[in-house]
Amino acid sequence: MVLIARSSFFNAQRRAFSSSAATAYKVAVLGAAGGIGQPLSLLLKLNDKVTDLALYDLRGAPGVAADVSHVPANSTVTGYLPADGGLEKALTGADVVVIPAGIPRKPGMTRDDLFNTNASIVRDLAKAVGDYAPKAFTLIISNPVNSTVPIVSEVLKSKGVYDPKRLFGVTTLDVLRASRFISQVKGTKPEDEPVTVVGGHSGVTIVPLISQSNHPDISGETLDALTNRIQFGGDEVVKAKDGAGSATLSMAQAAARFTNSLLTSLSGTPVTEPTFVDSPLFKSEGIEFFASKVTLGPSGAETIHELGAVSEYEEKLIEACKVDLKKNIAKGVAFVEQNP
Ligand SMILES: NC(=O)C1=CN([C@@H]2O[C@H](COP(=O)(O)OP(=O)(O)OC[C@H]3O[C@@H](n4cnc5c(N)ncnc54)[C@H](O)[C@@H]3O)[C@@H](O)[C@H]2O)C=CC1
Ligand SMILES: O=C([O-])CC(=O)C(=O)O
Repeated sequence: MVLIARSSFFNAQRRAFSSSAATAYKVAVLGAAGGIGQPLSLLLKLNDKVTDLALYDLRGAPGVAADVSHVPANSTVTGYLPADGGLEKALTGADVVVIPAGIPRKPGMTRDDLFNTNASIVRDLAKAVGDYAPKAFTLIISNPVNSTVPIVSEVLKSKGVYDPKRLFGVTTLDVLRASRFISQVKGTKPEDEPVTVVGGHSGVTIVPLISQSNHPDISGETLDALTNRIQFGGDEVVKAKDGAGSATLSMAQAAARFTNSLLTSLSGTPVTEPTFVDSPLFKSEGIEFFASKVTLGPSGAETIHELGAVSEYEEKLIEACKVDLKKNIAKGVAFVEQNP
């Protein structure tokens, strides 16, 4: 049971957005003026659990904040630039920090090709989180997620403030794509098609568990095509945008949904979502992080669920996933060791 029973998560999200907030939260978005950051900031403004929205970017954040602040919802929106301690101000008091800062892919690139630029961006922002918001729940969007999440973990460890329950790689877009693509195959509504997606967030590390969906009967070429589309959905958008970046609008929706799940859980109603976390599932094989269903609660990632029964087909996908994932995680850890 991944999502909110069989009811639509869109409906659940709408209900959650329109109910009066149980608690007030400050959410900081780092990279708020970017392709993801702008629509994400708008969606967070519409979430009434968010009472204080802090938007930080190297450029443009005050403009985005002024714009979003006119949306009629009772939260304060403030934009910050690096000058005058802007990052410290954005982070101080933040309950949740969402990080979409960093460059996106162009056609022909893998997510790993972003590592050289994004690793240091994420490392430096993680240092600031460690200094100014050490207890915040930190949601990493910047790619390559399989490496940037370990980077944040290493930085927070070096500052003595790492809490594995509070760090999340956002893999929600894979889950949304899986629901949408399976609904296209079956002619159903995506909100009625929960699909668990496990592993990591790039190519073959993305493993949809179709055997656990409503359609375990999907097989053969249809299963191959569906699995491939979910694993490489990001490439579809990169190609279509033709040099202008990667998924931004669907990603903003995905991040807004995960943030809302977390805030709902912090307010006392647990939500279970797949996300990439410090996980016991394959630690014995040297894989420190893995995405699986996680039940969120007041302390963050409270229960990390086993994968459950998987098909032979999925077992093979998981084996392939583990090979790449292990390397991606090691690369992030080594980066912080060599470039503290
Ligand atoms: N986890 C996921 O499922 C997905 C992740 N992504 C990743 O998200 C990242 C952002 O993508 P877009 O928003 O499309 O890129 P973008 O280039 O439109 O925006 C990135 C923003 O980050 C800002 N930035 C760069 N360095 C910064 C720093 N040190 N501090 C604060 N802000 C900084 C830039 O000024 C820019 O406004 C990329 O790495 C992309 O690959 C994209 C889609 C899905
Ligand atoms: O494909 C990319 O580079 C962006 C991304 O992570 C996605 O859309 O899943």
